[in-house]
Amino acid sequence: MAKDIGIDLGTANVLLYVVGKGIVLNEPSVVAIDTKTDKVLAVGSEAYRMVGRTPSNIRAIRPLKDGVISDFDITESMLSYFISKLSVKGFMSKPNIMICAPTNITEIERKAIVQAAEKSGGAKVYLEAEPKVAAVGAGMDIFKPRGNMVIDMGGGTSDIAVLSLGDIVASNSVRVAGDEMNTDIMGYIKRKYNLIIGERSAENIKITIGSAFPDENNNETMEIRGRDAVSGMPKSLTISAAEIEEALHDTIMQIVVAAKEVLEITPPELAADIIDRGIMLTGGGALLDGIDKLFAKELKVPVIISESPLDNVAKGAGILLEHMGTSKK
Ligand SMILES: Nc1ncnc2c1ncn2[C@@H]1O[C@H](COP(=O)(O)OP(=O)(O)OP(=O)(O)O)[C@@H](O)[C@H]1O
Repeated sequence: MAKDIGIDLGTANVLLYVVGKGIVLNEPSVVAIDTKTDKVLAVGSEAYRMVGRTPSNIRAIRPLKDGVISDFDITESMLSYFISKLSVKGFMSKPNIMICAPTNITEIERKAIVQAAEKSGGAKVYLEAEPKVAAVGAGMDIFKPRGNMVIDMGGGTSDIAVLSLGDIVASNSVRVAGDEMNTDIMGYIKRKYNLIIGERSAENIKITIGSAFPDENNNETMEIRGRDAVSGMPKSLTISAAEIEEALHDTIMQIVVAAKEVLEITPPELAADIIDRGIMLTGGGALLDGIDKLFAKELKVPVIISESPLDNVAKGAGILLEHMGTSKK
């Protein structure tokens, strides 16, 4: 029997979910290229280890950076490489594949992604909207005539959607999410301390002491290292959670404003359901300390963090494929 595959083609991570097995692959969306020959040298985790550490002839590229496909050919080879790792061609029969790609890709890009998955051994290939699939993966029953609201904060984009009867009723998407937060941290530390840090260090700071909600009792600090912008020498210093909260504030408020705009255009019956059931936070951004408190305070609606925010899109794609399989029988 073919084992259908759900794919989260994310700007930060690619996840593959095999129906009946669960998540079988989870790697960063990074490709290392030899700039002289344009040859792909490494994909995924191996390429990620090279970010910020490459000699001049090697470039570690994030082909889906900022929620758009900035390099389509590389995206295609990355997708094919990951699918080929599952040895799909050796399956007894071809699997169906459901892919979730960034929301704002063009029709040509959509077709090319489907073709790449077909070439890699997919039977039927479906492309689905990310917030819908994330909601399913987070355990929401979106098929009832009831309002469900989800905020999916990924690497490049934050998608906000209200769903009912299996479809999106109101939505919004902003190109600010985890990547932008990393940029904020780099900018803040450079401005305040003249210290230049890399993207990976900024991400590590965000994950370790990052916070979205001011908390007087949070005395967490962290030692960070980088290069002094004036002397050019390596330097280390200690930074606090309160400083990171300050650095991230404006970016997070952009997501809050986008969510307010969705609530403003949500039909009243569905809005009432959302007050009862709460808003589901998903995507890596849902793991940021205090983000639920901030949304609850600003939107005046209960907020729930999904159980495994990083896995929901891939898992949701798998669940939808499973349901399609059942309804065919
Ligand atoms: N504990 C954490 N705290 C804050 N942010 C985190 C945490 N863990 C992961 N992230 C961030 O989550 C982001 C990745 O989330 P996710 O894998 O959901 O994105 P994606 O699906 O690849 O992107 P997109 O939805 O934009 O296509 C990264 O920016 C990462 O830094």
